[in-house]
Amino acid sequence: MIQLPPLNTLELVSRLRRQATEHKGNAGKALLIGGAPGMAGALLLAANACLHLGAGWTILEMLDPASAHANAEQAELMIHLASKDAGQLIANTQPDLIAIGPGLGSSELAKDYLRACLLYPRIPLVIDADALNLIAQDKNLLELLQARNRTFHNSSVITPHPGEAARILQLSTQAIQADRIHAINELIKLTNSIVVLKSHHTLVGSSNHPPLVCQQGNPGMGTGGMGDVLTGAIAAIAAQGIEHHLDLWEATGIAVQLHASAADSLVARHIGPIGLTPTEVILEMRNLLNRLI
Ligand SMILES: NC(=O)C1=CN([C@@H]2O[C@H](COP(=O)(O)OP(=O)(O)OC[C@H]3O[C@@H](n4cnc5c(N)ncnc54)[C@H](O)[C@@H]3O)[C@@H](O)[C@H]2O)[C@@H](O)CC1
Ligand SMILES: Nc1ncnc2c1ncn2[C@@H]1O[C@H](COP(=O)(O)OP(=O)(O)O)[C@@H](O)[C@H]1O
Repeated sequence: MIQLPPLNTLELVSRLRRQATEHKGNAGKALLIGGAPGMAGALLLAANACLHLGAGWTILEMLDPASAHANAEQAELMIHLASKDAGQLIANTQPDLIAIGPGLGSSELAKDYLRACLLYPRIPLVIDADALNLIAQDKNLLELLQARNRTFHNSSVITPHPGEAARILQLSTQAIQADRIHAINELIKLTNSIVVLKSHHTLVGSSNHPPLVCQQGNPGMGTGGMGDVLTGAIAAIAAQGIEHHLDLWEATGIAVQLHASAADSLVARHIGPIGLTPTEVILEMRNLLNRLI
């Protein structure tokens, strides 16, 4: 058991309560980027989480041309084909928040989008999965992340699992897991970001907030796509948080705890641990959130 204070953010959820006159503009415009060929599902999972957790608009820049079309099962999603001139496309969208990484891959187009996100000023930026692998491989991208966080403090959150954390810190996954508190502190120092170091007992910390441990969660969450769902959840809560007075740190904590608590609540009803799906967790997160507001 990691000896750290527990993450205890669910009481903040009531700030998401909606006034009678609120509209989608109050709930934020989230732009999600990723979904290279073979991994479109990762971006769709993040997008479905973002939609079901309440973002006002969920817009996708999908890198896979074969998947960049309206989704009949989830027609609410606005799905664009990611094409050249990433910076201009992002500027045209005018997002309130960007999340990049689920299924992003490592193509030149993926790198262009990541660079454009890191250069896009001010708004909350969630960086996950392959976007983290690209930063681990390219010093220039890491420097852009550091510079962004120096200029716009607490504006970026990174969500590595232990394998991604190992790549960023150039250590083995075993070394990360052997001393997770040291690992999260090194990630905070290196990237200047809010850091979510995932796995059993996820840690959340930043240069302003000593790490806290999420005491919820279970091994049923070890299914491909579970982290993509967390990225979409952070995006949704942070996008609503802009008008509802939650900063990115608070929104991140809520999403981490909601995600793990939803998985626990499903397992308590025998929907898992075996066979628990990220899609079921999305719907249970929505239940929990609406019960808590
Ligand atoms: N439906 C889809 O299209 C999916 C696409 N995905 C995408 O696939 C790409 C590769 O990501 P992956 O994470 O699958 O592969 P990675 O190669 O990045 O990471 C997997 C490795 O990380 C380590 N690791 C991860 N969690 C760990 C833990 N809790 N404890 C110890 N070690 C741990 C293990 O060594 C594991 O083999 C990403 O872009 C991701 O978004 C995945 O999210 C799965 C679903
Ligand atoms: N044994 C476990 N206990 C608690 N949480 C877990 C456990 N295994 C995985 N998780 C959680 O599941 C999610 C997996 O994320 P990730 O590995 O990024 O998935 P993917 O890349 O497939 O989307 C993380 O939030 C992690 O904390």
